[in-house]
Amino acid sequence: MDSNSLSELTRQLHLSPDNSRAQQDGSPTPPGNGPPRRRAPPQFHPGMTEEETVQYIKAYKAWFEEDRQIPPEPAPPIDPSSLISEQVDRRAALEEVGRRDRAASGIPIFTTIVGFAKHSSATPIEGLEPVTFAGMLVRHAHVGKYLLCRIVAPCSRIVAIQTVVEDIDGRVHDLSIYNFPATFDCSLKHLDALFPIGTVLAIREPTFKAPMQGIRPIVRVDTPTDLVFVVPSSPLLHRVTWTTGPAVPRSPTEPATLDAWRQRGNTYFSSNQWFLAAWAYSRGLVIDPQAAVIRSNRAEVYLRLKYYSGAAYDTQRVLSAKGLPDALSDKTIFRLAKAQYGRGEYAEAEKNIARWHARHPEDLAAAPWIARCRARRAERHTGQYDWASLFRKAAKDIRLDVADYMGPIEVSQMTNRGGGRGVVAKRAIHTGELLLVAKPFASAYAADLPQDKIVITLDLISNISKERTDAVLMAAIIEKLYGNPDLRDQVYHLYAGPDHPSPPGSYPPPLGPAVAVDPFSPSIDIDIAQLEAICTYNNFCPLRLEDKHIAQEAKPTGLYPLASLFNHSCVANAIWYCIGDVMIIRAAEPIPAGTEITIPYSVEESYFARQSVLKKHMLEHCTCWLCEEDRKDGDEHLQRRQELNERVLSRQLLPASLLEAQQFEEDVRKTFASTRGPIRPMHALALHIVAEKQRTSGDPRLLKESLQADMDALRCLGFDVAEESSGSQNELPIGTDRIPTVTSFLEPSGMMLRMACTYLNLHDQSKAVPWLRAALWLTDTSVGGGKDLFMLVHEDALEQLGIHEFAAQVL
Ligand SMILES: C[S@@+](CC[C@H](N)C(=O)[O-])C[C@H]1O[C@@H](n2cnc3c(N)ncnc32)[C@H](O)[C@@H]1O
Repeated sequence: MDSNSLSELTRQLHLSPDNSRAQQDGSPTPPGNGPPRRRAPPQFHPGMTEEETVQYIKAYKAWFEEDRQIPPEPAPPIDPSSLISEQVDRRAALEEVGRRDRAASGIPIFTTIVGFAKHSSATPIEGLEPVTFAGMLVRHAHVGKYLLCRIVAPCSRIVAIQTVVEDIDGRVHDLSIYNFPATFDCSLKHLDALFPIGTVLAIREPTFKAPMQGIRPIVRVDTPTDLVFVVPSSPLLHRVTWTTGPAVPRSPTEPATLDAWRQRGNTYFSSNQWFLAAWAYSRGLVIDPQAAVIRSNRAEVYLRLKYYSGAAYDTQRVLSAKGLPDALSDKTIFRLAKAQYGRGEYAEAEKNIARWHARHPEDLAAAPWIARCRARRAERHTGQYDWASLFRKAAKDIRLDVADYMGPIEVSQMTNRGGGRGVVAKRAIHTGELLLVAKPFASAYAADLPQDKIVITLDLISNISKERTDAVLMAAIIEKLYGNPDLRDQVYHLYAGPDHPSPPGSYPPPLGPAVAVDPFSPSIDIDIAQLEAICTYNNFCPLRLEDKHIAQEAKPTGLYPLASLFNHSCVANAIWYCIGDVMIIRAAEPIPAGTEITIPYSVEESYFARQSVLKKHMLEHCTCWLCEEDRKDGDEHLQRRQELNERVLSRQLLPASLLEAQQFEEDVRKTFASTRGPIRPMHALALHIVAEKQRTSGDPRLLKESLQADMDALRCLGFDVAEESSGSQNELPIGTDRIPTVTSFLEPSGMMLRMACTYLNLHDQSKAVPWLRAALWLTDTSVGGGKDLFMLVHEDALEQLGIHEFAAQVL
């Protein structure tokens, strides 16, 4: 769902073809030797326009379908030494790029494609039969089988992690691993530590893919949970003999004792390499699962990785052991409390902190944690937050520490909606009432993007190029699920479109007990194809209230599960916005009990621009009355309106004269049938542009006309504006039964501030104050926080207009 894009001038990535190298998919591109056996896929170029991208995706889908018709076939034999030496060269090339001056060589651009059918395994390894390369077919997912293999070359990474594996017969093939936790933006050294040469892997139900280019097939692992790391003691290795010998040449020697793994873990810990530390501690725990110190240490690392489920499980297991030394027990209790806090179990967390405090009464560490637990419990219970303080904090750190709050709403079944569910009012709700406060399941902002590459994601479900942050979000969701397997249903019970099973009728699923997290053998099955679809249908673009400078090249993306249960309407009865990463939904009008509550997924002024956002969420045809009215205006008028809207977005009107602005307004007005109702968002925009031009003249007659134009603009947005001022400074010049939702509240409240300023310029304070109060009412009803937050949200505008002090005094 997208926020208003009045201020957004372009969605295009700023990519310079001169300083970029575009590569497809990160797959190896070996020189083909032999006649091409199939048509090469169409090539994507990063500079493609939106329309060209749509055409490209169409062509790619056609190619994909054609390719799928080629029957599965055995893989050609590959010379191991040449495959390994090519991988060594690829790795060396990456190291070389790492050494070169990034500015001189340019940031490489890669394309990855999501949204196509792919297999993920849901069968435990114990239920699968072994297979070797000789028994595998290219273009085939080997359901019911697992491939035992070991790494024989160093790893490289572009989008996927790339290496070469051999099976027990000594046959080799390329291996691509996508979406592995903690590797999205990691160093090559990190990969060496995770996937050293000699690592034995069991790949559940592997897919042998034909390559994008060349003839060498690739074992492609899309789902990291399909990978099982086989430790030397594993029963999977019983009676297994490797044809090429027991050890792979150049494989590093691994620690052999619990203590050596603990020390290795501690070394990673002290250099903040949390995932590697967890890895090393886990290897120690394979040797002795009862080792309490190493398990408690792993819990600390899991806390830092936000693997709260793993941390809670480990600490509970440590604490259940008899005869634990006091120091270890105390440390572990505190860790358990932090894990419970991370899981939102604030009461339990507080109890454990108090338990710890009773044993360390002199220690000051407990008090702030107890205060945090209490604050979160109060927020969850009352829905009372200090919005102004959160706004200030969010300007420094996007990710806020608050509890979720669910107001008087519930999820209900709705057969007329995709996914079959929606949100309804449990009781009568009043305008401005808080309905939901939600932290994201995961989110990604421009600052989270990798610095060393640009990844463009093409989505075959929505037929668009996704935001750059989408790939980061996907990695963050997978990582969170990996460390918190008990949260699976929160994500997998979201709507994933018609190609996946229908979600259950109720939501949210209950929080289950903490689950063990074993990095070698994940206790969760992640279905990547379904997750990609869930992201397409449910992701939000959580633009922040406090962010005045939206990064044009990378809009944020977030998954807000409960907020995703709200269906869309362009004329919704609720509104949403974000402070930091926290999403807040409020009622925009009185909502009777049992009524469906909708939010706008897009608040674009033009019909076509709105539809283009809705298409991203697979809502091809909005049936709200605003869209119906728009459609009645006819395609020709809608097209003209879109062109006029683009003139605004591309700032062509900034230098226009008043006459030109008036002509623009007339052109916009003509695109609306005279018979249609007063709500015309695009006309509001045009009228406001005229008002602004009149205002800059300084001529008192034009200043008065600007006030009329802005009042008309507000009416076009759905405000009930009084014809005549009552003369009382306390009475608002607008109706207050509802907030129009066809635009963000920021635009109309900005207009009201400008009107107040105009009245002051006309020396009519008695009319300026009511408009300031109207802006305050609108802001407070939309986002809460009273005058404090109002002054913060509009600080820049108030300063710019020179009325900051006046507003501070009279409000
Ligand atoms: C984010 S989900 C909304 C929740 C969903 N109804 C569910 O059951 O999980 C978005 C999907 O809901 C459906 N949807 C949302 N608004 C709708 C509307 N106004 N009319 C029909 N379907 C709608 C569409 O299928 C859309 O792809």
